[in-house]
Amino acid sequence: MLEIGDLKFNSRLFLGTGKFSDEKIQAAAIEASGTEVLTFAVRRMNLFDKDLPNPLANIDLRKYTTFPNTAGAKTVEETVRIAEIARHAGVCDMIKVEIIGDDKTLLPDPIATYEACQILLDKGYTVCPYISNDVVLAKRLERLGVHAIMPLASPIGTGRGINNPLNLRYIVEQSSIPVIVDAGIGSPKDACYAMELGADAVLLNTAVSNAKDPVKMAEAMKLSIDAGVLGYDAGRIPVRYSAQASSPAEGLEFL
Ligand SMILES: CC(=O)[C@@H](O)[C@H](O)COP(=O)(O)O
Repeated sequence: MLEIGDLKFNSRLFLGTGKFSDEKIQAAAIEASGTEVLTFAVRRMNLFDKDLPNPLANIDLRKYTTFPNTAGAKTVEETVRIAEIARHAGVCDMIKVEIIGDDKTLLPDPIATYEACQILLDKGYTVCPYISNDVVLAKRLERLGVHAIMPLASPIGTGRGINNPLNLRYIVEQSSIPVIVDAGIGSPKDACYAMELGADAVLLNTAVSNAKDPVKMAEAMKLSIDAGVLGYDAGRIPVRYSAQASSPAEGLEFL
């Protein structure tokens, strides 16, 4: 069971809700993924005006924890304002702090992220910052009191998979709060690898929403995450330099 603040989840797949070709496919993919957590950009929602289009309109939101994110924010002030909008709309007190520091790579701004987390923690939010795979920042944020950390696999929407498995492993090993690998997952093997490295969950969007068959891909992601958790728990063999025969050599002297 995954626990973040007061929230508990059986599924370890968090799904982004953007970029689906239509609402029916979105709803079917969400169902197939088995997710319990749906993330969405507060800035893209019309949280107060029911007459304006709502990208989550086709989803039975009673079945899911909605996980607002601050995508689009570039400053601490914007981030806090977006979080307050989500809170006042009654969406959820758990917030993904996403502050882009570079428009080309969409990589997060570590300093603004740290400052925004400090403010949001003081205001009583359950705070989950999106960060690069920066081991030291992850530790500093944990010490600050955040409830989970969300290091990237690779830049958002690139589908490049886990760019720096070593850093991710260092983060996982040193972290006593949940680690949710977020962004850049391209295929089921990437999601499985994240879990084999010891991550607690994966957040992904583009790999499912832009797949040729998003519903099949959502199911594949679910299965790969389950396989990764099982593999991690089972304990993988050490990687060896030298070959080692699989069958015993004893008793083969007659050859
Ligand atoms: C939906 C969301 O929160 C994105 O910002 C997230 O980072 C997903 O990235 P991918 O689209 O690369 O999976």
